[in-house]
Amino acid sequence: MCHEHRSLRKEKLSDFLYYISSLNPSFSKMATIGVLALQGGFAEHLGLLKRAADHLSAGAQQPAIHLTEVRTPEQLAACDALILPGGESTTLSLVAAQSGLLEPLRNFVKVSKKPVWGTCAGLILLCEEASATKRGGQELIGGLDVKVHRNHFGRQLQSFVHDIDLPFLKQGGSTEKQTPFPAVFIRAPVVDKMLEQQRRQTDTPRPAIEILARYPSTGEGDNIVALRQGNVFGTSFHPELTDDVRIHVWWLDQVIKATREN
Ligand SMILES: NC(=O)CC[C@H](N)C(=O)O
Repeated sequence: MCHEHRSLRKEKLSDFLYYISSLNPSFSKMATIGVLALQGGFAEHLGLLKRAADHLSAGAQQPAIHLTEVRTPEQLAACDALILPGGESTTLSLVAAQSGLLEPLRNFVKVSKKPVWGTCAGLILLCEEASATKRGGQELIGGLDVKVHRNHFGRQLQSFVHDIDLPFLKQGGSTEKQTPFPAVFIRAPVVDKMLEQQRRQTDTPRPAIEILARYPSTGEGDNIVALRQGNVFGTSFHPELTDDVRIHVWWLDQVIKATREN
């Protein structure tokens, strides 16, 4: 395995490639986790995923994980799960279309139903509808039956960091002490409308939408900043720009379990 590790690293110098070899002979399936690397904060996500993998590998079960950048439909097809980073959703969508990735991404999310996580611009792309887009604006991938409001908190200058409570981190494999999460909001969107009710009347049943965090945290306003619907998870803030690995650990733990079951 060591030799294989070295030769793969040599072969893919441009890619970030990381293995944790399994010491558990009963678990041989490797989970390939991709990060869409067309624009935005993909390198930061890969860094946190690597730390999350290290964290999980220190536990009782040794996961076998391969992290890779995704720029082509072929690279996407090799993935068991995917992160869509923050950046600029119009640019991301345009480059994805030019790279022939839009339809493969829609299939990945909605047909294969593989685990995906979108942060900020990535979350926008995973919503079925977006407001504050220019006419003929970006094409979305969809998957979350919600409407998202882009740039909800204002422009770049209005970016901020705020500690928020994320009770969902208590689930899954995370054993970290539950302290508030330093959420970085940069031209961040919020989810402001559920579309599930309308869709349920016409479509096949869809998984329920779980609201995982709001900011501000009080009231029932249009301020959803973390949510999950089936295989699709989204945060409007940027965990990859912090030193806090808890959300990556939480998500990766679920991905490993889902990969094992399939
Ligand atoms: N930090 C971000 O990802 C910003 C997203 C940006 N507001 C957009 O619409 O794409």
